[in-house]
Amino acid sequence: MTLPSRVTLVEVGPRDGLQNRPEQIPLAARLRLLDDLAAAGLTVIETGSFVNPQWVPQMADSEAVFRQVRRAPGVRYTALTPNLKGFERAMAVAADEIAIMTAASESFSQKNTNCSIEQSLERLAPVAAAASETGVPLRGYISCALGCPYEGEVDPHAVHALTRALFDMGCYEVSIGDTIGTGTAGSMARLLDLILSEFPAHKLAVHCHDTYGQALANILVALQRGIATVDASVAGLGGCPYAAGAAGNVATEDVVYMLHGMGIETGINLPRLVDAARHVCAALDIPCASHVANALKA
Ligand SMILES: CC(C)(COP(=O)([O-])OP(=O)([O-])OC[C@H]1O[C@@H](n2cnc3c(N)ncnc32)[C@H](O)[C@@H]1OP(=O)([O-])[O-])[C@@H](O)C(=O)NCCC(=O)NCCSC(=O)C[C@@](C)(O)CC(=O)[O-]
Repeated sequence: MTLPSRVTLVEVGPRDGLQNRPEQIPLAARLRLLDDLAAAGLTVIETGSFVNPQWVPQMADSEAVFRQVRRAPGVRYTALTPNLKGFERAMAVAADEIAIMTAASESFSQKNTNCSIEQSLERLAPVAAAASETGVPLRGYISCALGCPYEGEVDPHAVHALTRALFDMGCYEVSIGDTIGTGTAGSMARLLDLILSEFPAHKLAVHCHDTYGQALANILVALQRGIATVDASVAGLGGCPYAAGAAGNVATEDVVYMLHGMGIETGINLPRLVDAARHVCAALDIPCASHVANALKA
């Protein structure tokens, strides 16, 4: 067991966290959140997505967010782009990095992106080619890697094959997404061991939603296998518009607390991160889903 000495947190709250809100989020609140996260020491922030605005209206003004955000030095402001049109929109506002997504379940792929898994890879290939031509880093997501809201169990070999497909396309990193949070330490270990039999830990990330309260345990399993990139969402914001009942990503504060407790560096200032969580929850008038933020407040 080799634990990493340092972990990079990929903050997905401004995208994954906010995309699922029922209300349109004021631009000022999105900008304030980005400033707060950068001030807390996050260095990779998924700032928005360039998807069909009919599908996810909360992200419709991502251009304005990218144009107006005060870019902190050393921070990568990244964007989710499902197709070439999304890529072009992201490049027009100089996103520092883009992410593409596919899914390990046919039903989720249809619900989330209106196409089969195979078609999603065909649609992403020109995005990957354009990213390579432009020189913009490309990250890949695999949704439903540990369970699907429509189909239940997912075959780990299907996730492994998709991981290979995304690397073949040119992704520098693939994030393994437990979209509905049904994974356990057991299923995460089995999946990662399979993927790690072919790919090195430094090219993988985990993206754990906390619906069943298993996210920290699943992240620990990833750390024990040398994975040093973890996606998380401030205040545990979020859910998925195409996975009813799914909770948000694991709260960034909770991951940071665990990592610091294990002596693993993150470069993140926990009190400032907790402040960011409080601000965004106040702006949205929602309770904070982070255990650590709530405990520190108490
Ligand atoms: C994939 C599509 C675009 C296909 O959507 P579609 O409707 O099948 O696309 P289309 O190519 O048939 O186009 C239909 C219309 O949409 C427009 N359009 C098409 N693309 C864009 C675009 N990029 N930006 C702006 N407009 C766009 C296009 O121009 C056209 O406009 P019209 O001619 O009718 O006026 C759609 O299904 C979509 O946007 N899906 C994204 C849904 C989404 O954002 N889901 C949440 C993110 S995934 C997630 O959260 C999981 C993750 C990543 O976090 C990991 C995890 O948790 O596991």
